Amino acid sequence: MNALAATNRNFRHAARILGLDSKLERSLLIPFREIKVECTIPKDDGSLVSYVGFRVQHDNARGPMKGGIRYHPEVDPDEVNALAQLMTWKTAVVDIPYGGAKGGIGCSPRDLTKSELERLTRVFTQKIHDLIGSHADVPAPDMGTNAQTMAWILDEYSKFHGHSPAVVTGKPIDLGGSLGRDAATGRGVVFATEALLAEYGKSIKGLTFAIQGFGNVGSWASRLIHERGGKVIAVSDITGAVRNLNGIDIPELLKHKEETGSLANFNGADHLDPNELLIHECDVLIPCALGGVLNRENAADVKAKFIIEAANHPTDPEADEILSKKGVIILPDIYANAGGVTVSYFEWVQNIQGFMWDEDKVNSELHRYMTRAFHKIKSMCHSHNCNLRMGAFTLGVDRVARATMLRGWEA
Ligand SMILES: NC(=O)C1=CN([C@@H]2O[C@H](COP(=O)(O)OP(=O)(O)OC[C@H]3O[C@@H](n4cnc5c(N)ncnc54)[C@H](O)[C@@H]3O)[C@@H](O)[C@H]2O)C=CC1
Ligand SMILES: O=C(O)CCC(=O)C(=O)O
Repeated sequence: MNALAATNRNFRHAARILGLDSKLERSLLIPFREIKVECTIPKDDGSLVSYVGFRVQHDNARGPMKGGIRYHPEVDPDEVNALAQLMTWKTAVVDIPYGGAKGGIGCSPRDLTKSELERLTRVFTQKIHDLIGSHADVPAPDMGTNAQTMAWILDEYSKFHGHSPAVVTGKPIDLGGSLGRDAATGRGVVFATEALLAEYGKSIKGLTFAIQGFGNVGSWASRLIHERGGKVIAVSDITGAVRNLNGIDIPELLKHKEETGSLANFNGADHLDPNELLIHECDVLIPCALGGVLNRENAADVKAKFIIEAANHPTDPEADEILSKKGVIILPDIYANAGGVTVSYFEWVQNIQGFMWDEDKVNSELHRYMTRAFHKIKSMCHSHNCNLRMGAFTLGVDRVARATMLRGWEA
């Protein structure tokens, strides 16, 4: 099932549980604005190449729209639409004053040079600059983008609107970025995992973890789990997968990745077929890469007892059903990976206040927001007798629905 159909299905299920009026349901589902732009740039060799860029602004009832920008060959309008909608529910789940948006360019960032990526980012910004803004829509990094990408957007946007640090988050610290934002999504994943495991009388120490994706989210989650005594026994990325049943030395793997750009030929682990990672024996599986990786083809073979959705939409609804029947506990994306946007909110607040927080404050506030949201989700699960995904969806949708009705937008 494609990402948009799956996201709509989860939303409709939550709307049914909440008994939402059908007109309100329809208005919450339809995106506020969908932007599609052509981005043509000269390559370093002088030839011209064209890409298509998207920004979907899903909802702004609770505040400015917020969400990352993804550079990936599989970016398409339906996927960006789904990801924008997920941002609306996610910001509401952690109760930060934002709506939801997402953007992307269908390109392969690994095949572009730094100067080509810079030109592409600047052209994309030129095309959308009058539709984003610190109180309208605030982009951030996602797959294939990073703090440098945000610096280019900030610089290009500022040419039109004057210096505007709060127009993007996930910026470099030197340009007004927040301490702790780089690690925030992975750290939030770990706080969320701790909250969930505590419900089962467990902790990270001594449990085994398999982690798909070793970029921003996967590498920080791995590092923090390793620091807490968790055994990361399998890791994969686009270059391959590695396994060590005694636990991978994550600081060494990070060093190896930094030096070689790849997980291959790492001395401290064996090679693993990347497809095996998702069905490997482990206590906790953490997908930190693409959407739809858990589907009807592999769900029945998953052996993990807990799945923490650090990626957006890693579990197809068909897989959701199969996994639930097997008793696997799934912590849903709109909560599990919300640490990134939560610290993006702290960054935006710091930019607007013109006052920088220290990292301990960022991390302790992140812990407070993640723990508070977990308990709210649990209470929705109890009230509506539903699983964690529907607990999170009903929490998010209910908050957005209430803001929409208070504004008088539902009629
Ligand atoms: N960066 C952030 O703050 C947030 C990211 N997310 C989600 O987390 C996921 C990862 O994002 P980032 O870490 O930021 O991206 P990234 O671009 O830093 O890293 C992506 C990782 O996935 C790996 N990957 C790509 N295709 C793969 C495949 N077929 N098999 C295994 N690994 C593969 C890449 O090699 C890389 O290690 C995405 O779903 C993103 O939407 C969610 C919330 C916030
Ligand atoms: O930090 C942000 O604003 C957005 C992060 C994001 O794209 C996500 O949570 O999926």
